[in-house]
Amino acid sequence: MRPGEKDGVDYHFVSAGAFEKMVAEGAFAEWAEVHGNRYGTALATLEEARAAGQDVLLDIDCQGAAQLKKNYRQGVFVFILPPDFQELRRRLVGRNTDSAEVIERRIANARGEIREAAWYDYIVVNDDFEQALAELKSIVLAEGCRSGRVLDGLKDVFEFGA
Ligand SMILES: Nc1ncnc2c1ncn2[C@@H]1O[C@H](COP(=O)(O)OP(=O)(O)OP(=O)(O)O)[C@@H](O)[C@H]1O
Ligand SMILES: Nc1nc2c(ncn2[C@@H]2O[C@H](COP(=O)(O)O)[C@@H](O)[C@H]2O)c(=O)[nH]1
Repeated sequence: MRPGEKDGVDYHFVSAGAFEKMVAEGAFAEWAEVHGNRYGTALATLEEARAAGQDVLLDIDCQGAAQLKKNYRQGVFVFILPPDFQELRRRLVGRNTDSAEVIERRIANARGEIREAAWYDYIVVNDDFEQALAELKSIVLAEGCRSGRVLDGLKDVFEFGA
């Protein structure tokens, strides 16, 4: 847990033992070790959102995204790129939450992750934040208008051809 992070707000923090038990029980839709820590998305969380008819936005690494890509065909995958490595380093240093060693590890990991960007559905370059946010919102809106999703949502109202 970083200084300032809160359990139940930033993440639901669990012990290493509890995490391993969840892995063994198949309780995660995906999980991965990222920057030396383990992270996972609980299946129950996705199921609750699905039952409530909510969209879910996951900020996860590309190992986890690859697992979801296999199992959730309706998922939409957006890779958020920094403008360049110099700016990424500047931002991580400016955040003032990680040691120099951790920052170098995160940058090295980013180099590996960026190679995976090619298989994502969309890429947003996070240079100007407002622009990047507008692009992400546009993707969410456009994906909501995909014919398959709209037809499915209106099948009790209209009769559509095959
Ligand atoms: N467009 C932006 N302009 C300026 N600063 C930004 C922008 N986007 C993010 N930042 C800042 O950069 C820092 C790192 O960003 P971010 O939270 O995306 O990293 P992270 O999630 O730790 O990275 P990773 O996903 O690789 O582990 C944060 O302090 C964030 O506020
Ligand atoms: N595969 C998953 N990756 C996750 C998950 N939650 C966060 N992350 C990724 O980890 C890093 C580090 O996050 P930070 O909050 O410590 O900076 C970042 O790349 C996240 O995208 C998850 O549940 N699964």
